[in-house]
Amino acid sequence: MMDQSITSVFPEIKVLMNEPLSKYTNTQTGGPADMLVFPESVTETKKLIIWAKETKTPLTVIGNASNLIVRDGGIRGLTLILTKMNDIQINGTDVTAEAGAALIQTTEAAYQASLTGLEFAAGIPGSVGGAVFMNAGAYGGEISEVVSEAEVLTSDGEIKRLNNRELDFGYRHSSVQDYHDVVISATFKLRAGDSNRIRARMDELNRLRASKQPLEYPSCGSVFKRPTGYFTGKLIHEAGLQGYTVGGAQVSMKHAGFIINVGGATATDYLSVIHHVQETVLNQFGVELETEVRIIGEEK
Ligand SMILES: Cc1cc2nc3c(=O)[nH]c(=O)nc-3n(C[C@H](O)[C@H](O)[C@H](O)COP(=O)(O)OP(=O)(O)OC[C@H]3O[C@@H](n4cnc5c(N)ncnc54)[C@H](O)[C@@H]3O)c2cc1C
Ligand SMILES: NC(=O)C1=CN([C@@H]2O[C@H](COP(=O)(O)OP(=O)(O)OC[C@H]3O[C@@H](n4cnc5c(N)ncnc54)[C@H](OP(=O)(O)O)[C@@H]3O)[C@@H](O)[C@H]2O)C=CC1
Ligand SMILES: C=C(O[C@H]1[C@H](O)[C@@H](CO)O[C@H](OP(=O)(O)OP(=O)(O)OC[C@H]2O[C@@H](n3ccc(=O)[nH]c3=O)[C@H](O)[C@@H]2O)[C@@H]1NC(C)=O)C(=O)O
Repeated sequence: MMDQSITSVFPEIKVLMNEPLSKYTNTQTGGPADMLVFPESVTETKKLIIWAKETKTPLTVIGNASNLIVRDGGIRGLTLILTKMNDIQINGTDVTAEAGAALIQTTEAAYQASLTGLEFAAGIPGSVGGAVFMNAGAYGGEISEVVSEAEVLTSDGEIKRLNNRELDFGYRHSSVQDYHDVVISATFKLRAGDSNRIRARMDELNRLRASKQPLEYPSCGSVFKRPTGYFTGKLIHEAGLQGYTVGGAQVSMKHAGFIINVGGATATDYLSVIHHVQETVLNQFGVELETEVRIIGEEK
C-alpha cells in the first residue's frame, strides 16, 4: 500500500510535528498540534483539506488564535494556521483580503486607500477569516455590516462564494460556525472617505480600547458573550471576582470580562477560572454566561 503520510504525499510542504500551540495562541497557553502547517496559498490549503478527508485525519483551522483556548492535551490530526495567506487587494471601494491577513493590517490598507467603514476593527487582533467566522465587532460596528461576500473551501476542497445573507450573521455568529467550511478570503464593501477622519477615528478607538482593556497582558479578549439585557464585565465585577486567580490565569482587575495570563498559565488554569466565574455569576445573579472564546483540543 502507498505511504499516505503527510510528509510522503507533500514533501514540498513544511510540517511541524508535535508543535506546542502555546507559541501561537494569544493567551500563550495550549498543548501541541500533532501536525502543524502554515499553508502559503489556497492551492496548498485545498490539497491539505482533501488529504485530510481522504486519510480521515481530523482537521482544525486557526487564524490568529486570538479567540481560542487549546486544551493542554493539544490537537490530534492536522492543524492549519492561515496567517501566511495574507494578501490584501483594493479594487475601487472593495477591499478583498485573504483569510490569514490580520484585520488590523486590513483596516490600515483601507485607511491608506481613504476608504471608510472598517475603522471599528482597527484594534481587533484577529485574522480576516476569524473575524468572519466570529462576526467580530466593536464600538458600534460589526463585520456583518461591511462584508459583501466570503470565499470558503468545503471539506471536499470545493470553493464556494457566500454572500452576506448566506453568511447568516448574528451576534458573534456566522454560518461558517455551523459547517466545516474554511474561509479563504473576504470582500469588504467600503465607501470613499476622508483619510484624516478615518485615521482620527481609528486612533480614538484604539486609545479607548487601551484605556479599558488589559492589553498589557496575554488574553483572548472578552471570554464571555454579552447576555441580552446585561453587561458581562459589570456582572463579573459586581460578583467580586476581579483578581480571582488559578495558577497563572486571572480575572483582570482592569476589565472583569478578560482573563489574563499573569505568567505561566495553562489552558487548564483558564478553564478553571472560566468555570468558577460561570458558577459564581449564575449563583449570584441567575445569569448564564456563555463563552465567546472557542475551546478546542483534548485534555491532558
Ligand atoms: C486583546 C483582544 C481584544 C479583542 N477585541 C475584540 C473585539 O473588540 N471584538 C471582537 O469581536 N473580538 C475581539 N477579540 C477576539 C478576537 O480577536 C476575534 O474573535 C477575532 O475575530 C478572532 O480571529 P482569529 O483569527 O484570532 O481567530 P482564532 O482565534 O484563530 O479562531 C477563532 C475561531 O474561528 C475559527 N477560524 C479562524 N479562522 C478561520 C477560517 N479561515 N476559516 C474557518 N474558521 C476559522 C477557528 O477554528 C476558531 O473556532 C479580541 C481579542 C483580544 C486578545
Ligand atoms: N448581545 C447582543 O445582542 C449585543 C451585542 N453587542 C456587541 O457588543 C459589543 C459592544 O457594543 P458597542 O458597539 O460598543 O455598543 P453598546 O452600545 O452595546 O455599548 C457601548 C458601551 O456603552 C457603555 N454602556 C452603555 N450602557 C451601559 C450600561 N447600562 N451599563 C454599563 N455600561 C453601559 C459601555 O461602555 P463603557 O465601558 O464606556 O461603560 C458599553 O461597552 C459589540 O461587539 C457588539 O457586537 C452590541 C449590542 C447587542
Ligand atoms: C473584546 C471583545 O469585544 C468587546 C468590544 O471590544 C467592546 C467595545 O465595543 O465591547 C464589548 O466589550 P464591553 O467592555 O463593552 O463588554 P462588557 O463586558 O459587556 O462590559 C460592558 C460594561 O461593563 C462594565 N464593566 C466592565 C468591566 C469591569 O471590570 N467592570 C465593569 O463594571 C462597564 O460599565 C462596561 O461598560 C465587546 N465584548 C463583547 C463580549 O461583546 C471581544 O469580543 O473579545
